[in-house]
Amino acid sequence: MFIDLSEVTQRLRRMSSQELDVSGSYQNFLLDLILESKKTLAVEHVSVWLFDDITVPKKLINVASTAWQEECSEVDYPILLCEQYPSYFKAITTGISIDATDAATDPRTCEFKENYLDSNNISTMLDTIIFKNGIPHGVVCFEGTGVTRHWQGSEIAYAEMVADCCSRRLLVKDLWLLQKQLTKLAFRDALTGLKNRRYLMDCAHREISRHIRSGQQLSLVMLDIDHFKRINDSYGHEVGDVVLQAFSKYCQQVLRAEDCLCRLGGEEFVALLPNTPASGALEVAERLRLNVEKNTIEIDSHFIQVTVSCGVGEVNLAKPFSDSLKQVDHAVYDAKAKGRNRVTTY
Ligand SMILES: Nc1nc2c(ncn2[C@@H]2O[C@H](COP(=O)(O)OP(=O)(O)OP(=O)(O)O)[C@@H](O)[C@H]2O)c(=O)[nH]1
Repeated sequence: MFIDLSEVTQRLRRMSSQELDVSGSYQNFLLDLILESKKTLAVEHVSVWLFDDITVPKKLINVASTAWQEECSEVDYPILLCEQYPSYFKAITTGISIDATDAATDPRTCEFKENYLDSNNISTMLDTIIFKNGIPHGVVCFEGTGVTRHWQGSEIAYAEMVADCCSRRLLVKDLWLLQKQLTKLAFRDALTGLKNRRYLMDCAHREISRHIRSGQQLSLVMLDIDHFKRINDSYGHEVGDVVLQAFSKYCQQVLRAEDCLCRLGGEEFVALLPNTPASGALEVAERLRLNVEKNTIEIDSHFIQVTVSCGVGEVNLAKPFSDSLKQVDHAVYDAKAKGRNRVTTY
């Protein structure tokens, strides 16, 4: 079959320059590529397979296929094992395309004869390698039915371009996943796993707009562990860290899923309580205080009792959020001044 390489190359280049939504399954963002290549090469079926572990290429997972009528869930992706198809796996790991004119007799693909080729009437295969960092990462598999087919140089070159486009798309997906992970880390406190100050400021702005629209009240509880320095001084910083983790857990136990508990830093925390007036926030703060007080923390055979001072207030939706934060901070200061282990409002 004659392929006008300059024309199909341009089509592929245009396709791979388009903005992609890589947040979905592999099937979604590879499908346009493999459907286009199925048409161009006039084959029966095109599929994409990736090694589950690029350093130990023992298992190939079928992540996209032109034969799937609807989206295949990740748990149902078909797999191929190296132990069943050793010659095929060996051929892929060389990085050289497999142009099997007669798939049933070609030493690289004949292992599929009984289980697959005969039952699906597949006569010919062209497999091109997907690389990642220069190492084979998977394969795009083009399969033809009917008579055997001698693959032309231009067809192989085109199929290799399709595999390269897949490589690029997979790289974009990797970068997207990395970015998602970094965003998550940027908003999380590493010690307690709670959200951090940056997240609180971000979330507060969204919540303030939402509460202005809904006419509901938004409240704040600021929590500051009492005499935390003494815990560090008596038991060491590492024990102090475990106390902070246990404290976070006890606070979360008594909050609703929609409440947002953040660690501002050190032994200072804030809970943002949506759709809650000051009276409700006072009740929540008292619940938090009691739950912390009653749960003694056991670490290395030390039994450590922790108490907390809380400042409570309704967020003033008409003013900058930092003003409301300052006010609950003053309320905490009052609670400390009045003897600690108590809830104060402003
Ligand atoms: N272990 C541990 N300690 C921390 C961390 N961040 C801050 N601290 C310590 O927390 C202590 C806070 O002490 P202070 O601000 O004096 O407050 P406090 O001892 O709790 O006293 P009051 O707030 O007045 O009840 C300091 O010793 C900090 O070093 C942390 O991530 N881990």
